[in-house]
Amino acid sequence: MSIKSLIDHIKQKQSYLCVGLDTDDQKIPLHLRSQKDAVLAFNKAVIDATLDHCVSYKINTAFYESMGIRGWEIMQETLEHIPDTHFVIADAKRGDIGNTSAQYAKTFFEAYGFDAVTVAPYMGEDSIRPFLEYTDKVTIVLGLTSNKGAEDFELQRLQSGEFVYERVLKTVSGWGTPQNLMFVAGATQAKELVNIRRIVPDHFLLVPGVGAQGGSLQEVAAYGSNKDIGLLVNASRAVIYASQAEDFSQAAAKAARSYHDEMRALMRS
Ligand SMILES: O=c1ccn([C@@H]2O[C@H](COP(=O)(O)O)[C@@H](O)[C@H]2O)c(=O)[nH]1
Repeated sequence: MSIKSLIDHIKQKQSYLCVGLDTDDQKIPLHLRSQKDAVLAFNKAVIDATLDHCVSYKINTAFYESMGIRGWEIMQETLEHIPDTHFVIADAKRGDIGNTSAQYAKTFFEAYGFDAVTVAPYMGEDSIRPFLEYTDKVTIVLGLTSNKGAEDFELQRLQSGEFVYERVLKTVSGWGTPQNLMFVAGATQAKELVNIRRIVPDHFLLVPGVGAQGGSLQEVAAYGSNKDIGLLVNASRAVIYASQAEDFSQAAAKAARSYHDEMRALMRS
């Protein structure tokens, strides 16, 4: 899916919610656990329940890779259940020497058909270029992450006085365009969003960290949106585990609807 189609969907639906399918087989409701392929059944129910309230799904590959071969198959079958109206992200945080990155890009863009994949910038240009060569796909580079460990490197200052994450945004934004490149910016880093927008005014930001990590949607919208909204705000646990009982899909729908209502109101304000 192109960025233009994503923007159209956001405007039409008045939502920029991305539901994170971080499905942990130890957290799905007990009544599903005895069933064969309980994770797939859970995902399908969550997708069906939340589809009307979001524009994107993010599959964190760790939750599927940890299940072995069947996990990869469940990831693929989950993808097949998501309609092509929705932008699908592989949150895989890859990046390696060029020929290896080319294989990662082929895995997520060709073998699985994701619209986007997350990539770590630490290894530099040759580790990111193979992803960007897929000009009809989107490479999402970690900018300023939502976790405490962001202080260890991303928020360290270089001799020039800039933060490491600022150098990442300035340099990497020159390698792609707002049509094939996004950045991750944590909702828990709201006070830096103004600065991030100054450096990358036109790129989409994938913003994890609302819900379970405590980030504020209102602050993200106030400091992080641009003329096209330019945001995909992810919520994983707060939606998919809103209830761990038999009413899990209704609870997921309610949580997603609540984000949708808040986003609609923020877009109108
Ligand atoms: O900076 C980052 C980058 C990625 N993530 C991922 O987003 C979701 C957040 O899950 P919640 O349950 O909504 O907290 C998860 O897949 C992380 O690996 C992030 O949190 N921060």
